Amino acid sequence: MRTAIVGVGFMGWIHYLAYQRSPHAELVGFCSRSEAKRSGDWTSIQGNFGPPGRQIDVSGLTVAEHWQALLEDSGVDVIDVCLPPRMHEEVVVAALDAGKHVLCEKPLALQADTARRLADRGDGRLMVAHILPFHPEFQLLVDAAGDQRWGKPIAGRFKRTIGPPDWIPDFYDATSVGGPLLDLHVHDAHLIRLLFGMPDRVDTASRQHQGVPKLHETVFHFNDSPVVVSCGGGVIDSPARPFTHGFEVSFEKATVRFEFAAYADGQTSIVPLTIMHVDGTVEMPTLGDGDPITAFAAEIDAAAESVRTGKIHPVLDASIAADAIEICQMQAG
Ligand SMILES: NC(=O)C1=CN([C@@H]2O[C@H](COP(=O)(O)OP(=O)(O)OC[C@H]3O[C@@H](n4cnc5c(N)ncnc54)[C@H](OP(=O)(O)O)[C@@H]3O)[C@@H](O)[C@H]2O)C=CC1
Ligand SMILES: O=C1CO[C@H](CO)[C@@H](O)[C@@H]1O
Repeated sequence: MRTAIVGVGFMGWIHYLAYQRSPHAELVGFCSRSEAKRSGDWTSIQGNFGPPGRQIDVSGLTVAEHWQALLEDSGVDVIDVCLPPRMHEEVVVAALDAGKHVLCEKPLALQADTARRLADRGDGRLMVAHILPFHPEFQLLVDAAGDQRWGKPIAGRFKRTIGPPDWIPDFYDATSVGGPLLDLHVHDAHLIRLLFGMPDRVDTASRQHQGVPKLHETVFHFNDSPVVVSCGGGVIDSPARPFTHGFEVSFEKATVRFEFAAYADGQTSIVPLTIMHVDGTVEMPTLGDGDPITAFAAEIDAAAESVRTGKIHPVLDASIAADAIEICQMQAG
C-alpha cells in the first residue's frame, strides 16, 4: 500500500512514525502548506502523546504544497487524511472521486448525516482511523465481546480527559473541530458502539463552553438490553495532566479494568490491565509495549490489509464511525 499523508500536524507526525514501522504500508509522499515542513523540519509539531516532532528525511518522498497534487499522482494508492475535521468531507470526496482509497482520521465528519453520506459513497474504499481498538487493552475488550470468552458484556464505565489542547485552532467551534465530544469522546462512543451496539437514548450532564459540552457525563440506554453503560470526560483547565483514559468493563464472567494518565512533567501513572474472574482469581497480563506508536502501526497494517483484500477491517468501517458521531450528537442534545 503506497500512501501519502495530507496535513502535517500532530496526527500527520504520529502516522509518519507508524509508517516507519509498518511492514505492509509504504509512505510515498505528503503535502504541507509549510515550506519548513516540506523541507523536512517537523520540529514545530505539538500534541499530547508520542515523541516531539523532529527533522525528517524527505528524500525519496513526493512532497507537495497542495493535496490536489497527491490525488493526481498515480504512484499513490491511499490518501491518509490528517486534516482538521472541517476539511475531511471535501478531501475524502475528492480522493474517492480520484479513484484513491482513503484512510481518514476521526471524526469522519462534523455531522452524522455527512458521515453517512461519505460512508455510502466510500464504495469499499473509505476507512476511518479509529485508533482505540488497536491499543491492546482496548482490543482485548473488543475481542472478548466478539468471542464471548467471558460471556456477554453487561456493563461499562469509560473515561477520557485531556488538558487544554492549545495547539488546535477553533477547538470548541462546532463548525471546525466540534469540541471535546466530537474530538475526544468520539473514541469512546465508537468503542461503546462496538461493544454494546447503538444506544437508543442518552442522559448527559455537561458544563458548556462556547456552546458545546466541555466536561460531560453520560448514561447510555439500550432498549433491547439491560446493560449499564456510562462515560465521562472532556477538558480540564490545567496542562498538568495532558491526557488520561480508562475503563472498567464487566462481562458475565469477568470484569476488566485499565487506566493510563500522562502528566506534564513526563511522569505517567497506570492501573495495569486487570482481569477479575467470577471465581475470584485475578490476572494482570502484559499486553504490548505500552508505546502508542505500536497501536498506530497496527492500525496502518489493518488499513493495508483492507486495501489488499478489498474487505475493510471492522474497526475501520465508515458506517460505525458515522454511528459514533451520531452518539456524540445525541449527547450534545
Ligand atoms: N487518533 C488520534 O488519537 C488522534 C486523532 N486526531 C485527529 O487527527 C486530525 C488532525 O488533528 P491534529 O493532527 O491534532 O491537528 P493539527 O492542527 O495538529 O494538524 C492538522 C494539519 O492540517 C493542516 N491544515 C490545517 N488547516 C489547513 C488548511 N486550511 N488547508 C490545508 N491544510 C490545513 C496543517 O498541516 P500543514 O501545516 O502541513 O499544512 C495542520 O498542521 C483530526 O481529525 C483529529 O481529530 C488528532 C489527535 C489524535
Ligand atoms: O485522542 C486524542 C488526544 O487528544 C486530541 C486533542 O483533543 C484528540 O484530537 C485525540 O483524538
